[in-house]
Amino acid sequence: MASTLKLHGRIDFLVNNGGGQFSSPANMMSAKGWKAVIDTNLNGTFLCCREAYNAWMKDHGGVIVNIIADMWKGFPGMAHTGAARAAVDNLTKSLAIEWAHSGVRINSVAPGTIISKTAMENYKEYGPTLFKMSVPFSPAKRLGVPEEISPAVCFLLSPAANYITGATLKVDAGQSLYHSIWEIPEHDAWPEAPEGENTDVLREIMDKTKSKL
Ligand SMILES: CCCCC/C=C/C(=O)SCCNC(=O)CCNC(=O)[C@H](O)C(C)(C)COP(=O)(O)OP(=O)(O)OC[C@H]1O[C@@H](n2cnc3c(N)ncnc32)[C@H](O)[C@@H]1OP(=O)(O)O
Ligand SMILES: NC(=O)C1=CN([C@@H]2O[C@H](COP(=O)(O)OP(=O)(O)OC[C@H]3O[C@@H](n4cnc5c(N)ncnc54)[C@H](OP(=O)(O)O)[C@@H]3O)[C@@H](O)[C@H]2O)C=CC1
Repeated sequence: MASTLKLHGRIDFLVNNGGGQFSSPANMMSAKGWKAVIDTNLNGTFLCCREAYNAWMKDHGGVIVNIIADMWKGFPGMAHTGAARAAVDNLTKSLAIEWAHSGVRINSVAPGTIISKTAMENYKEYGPTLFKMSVPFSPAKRLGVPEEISPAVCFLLSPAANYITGATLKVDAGQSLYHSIWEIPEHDAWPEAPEGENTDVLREIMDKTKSKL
């Protein structure tokens, strides 16, 4: 913040875009890996917001946009980033209220699955498969590109959004409303429903379905 102020003399905008994660089932994540993702996505965002505010925006106003993710149905396979991005969604709301009196607006953008060379490279040899696998889960039946996210960010930074703060704009072609990419294997581990006539009906329809299969 100090070097930006020295160079430009002001900080009108902050976009917390740097971030990411690795893919792993939650039970296989080390404490260090969990912490690295929380540090990058949640703690990094908080510290950048705090520094921009204290160094400039507190006395002069400004606009902040936080980039989060489609974690609205949880984020199985990337639980660390889901937790961090949901926390940033909530942080955005707290700061919108705390800093309103300084003329600071702060909003989030939640992208769907967005393809770029650099994003794909993070997942090494699995990148192309991982991103291709996501296509059927987009109502658009294609992935987005960064050029479809940046206009939303520019809008929120601009005077056209002067009356918007504490909001999260989903830019995901409806992906968050559609079904999850995570497959739950067939299992019979769930606790039995309590005995009674409704459970009898449940067993009956399940038996009928089975016999038709
Ligand atoms: C198609 C599905 C898309 C889903 C939608 C989301 C897409 C995107 O977000 S695209 C953006 C793509 N960009 C990234 O994901 C950036 C990836 N990199 C990072 O965010 C960071 O490098 C980091 C948070 C993963 C790690 O940060 P850093 O502080 O630099 O920490 P280290 O590299 O030293 O790692 C610390 C620790 O973390 C564990 N770990 C790191 N990478 C992996 C991995 N690939 N697999 C398993 N575990 C990993 C590990 O425990 C590391 O410690 P050491 O074991 O001592 O190395
Ligand atoms: N692509 C997608 O499908 C989605 C992306 N997002 C999020 O959007 C943002 C931009 O991602 P995208 O452009 O797709 O991917 P990129 O991998 O191209 O960009 C990620 C950026 O984050 C920076 N970064 C990663 N870890 C750290 C760290 N520990 N400290 C500082 N900077 C870091 C990287 O820096 P460097 O180049 O130096 O490594 C890179 O510039 C990220 O927060 C991402 O998680 C959210 C939802 C979906």
